[in-house]
Amino acid sequence: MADILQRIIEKKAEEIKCLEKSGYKRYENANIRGVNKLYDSLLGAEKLGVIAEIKRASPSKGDIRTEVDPPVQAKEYERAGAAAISVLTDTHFFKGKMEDLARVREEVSIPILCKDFILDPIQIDRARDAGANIILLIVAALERPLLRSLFHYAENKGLEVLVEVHDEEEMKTALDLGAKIIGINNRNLKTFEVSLDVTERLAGMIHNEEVVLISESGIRHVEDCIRAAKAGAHGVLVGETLMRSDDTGRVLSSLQIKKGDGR
Ligand SMILES: O=P(O)(O)OC[C@@H](O)[C@@H](O)c1c[nH]c2ccccc12
Repeated sequence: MADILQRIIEKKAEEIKCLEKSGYKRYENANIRGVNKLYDSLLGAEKLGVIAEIKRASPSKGDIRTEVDPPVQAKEYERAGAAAISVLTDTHFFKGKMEDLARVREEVSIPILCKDFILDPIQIDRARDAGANIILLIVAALERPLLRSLFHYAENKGLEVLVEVHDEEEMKTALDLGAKIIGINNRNLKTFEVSLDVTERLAGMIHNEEVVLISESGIRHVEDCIRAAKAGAHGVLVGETLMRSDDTGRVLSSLQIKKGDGR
């Protein structure tokens, strides 16, 4: 059986064809001016930044919290000091939608990451129209020339790009590309195995102090944040732990450790 990333990409390619045919709903009011850059807020920060994710469901975990109201959840994230909000907009596998992102944009003033499987510039336009400030590009999902062209397309539109990697070769690609924000996904998309070892292993390949590093997936406790920060991460991307918590604000605050802690 094809692995999950392969299946998602195939489905996404079909969806893009429909987007092109039918056009897509535009969000006229999305205003992304005046929102600070995630990069600037994380580079020299004393504390570990948290990108807090709105994630209803996932292929590895099934339903997480399908009935969440994204603007309410996002406001709680913002109040608790999140550096940015990630909104999963894929519908088929994650039960999200672009409208979630547009609604969140109306309620918060921190940067928003459009978390999706981007394969075509039309998705970048659509994310930007809905009010995204940051897009995700997954190295494992893209041939190198396409990765490069999407990266520059987004940057030219004034968007920040989180370039996601999972192994040494992908990290090298992200560095060669000149990515300013690199996300190390601790989750193996073929086996769903999650391990912070991945962050610890790959972070050492970054020798450029101008690169902002995010450790993604499987962050549950303060100890995980300490490990990520020790490895050199400027931030963590947290979904399930925050979505399942009854005390989201407190948990989110506790994850924003001083980067020197535990060293
Ligand atoms: O729920 P978690 O384990 O905290 O993970 C969040 C985030 O890292 C994860 O949702 C993610 C990381 N990269 C992705 C790419 C696509 C979809 C989802 C993801």
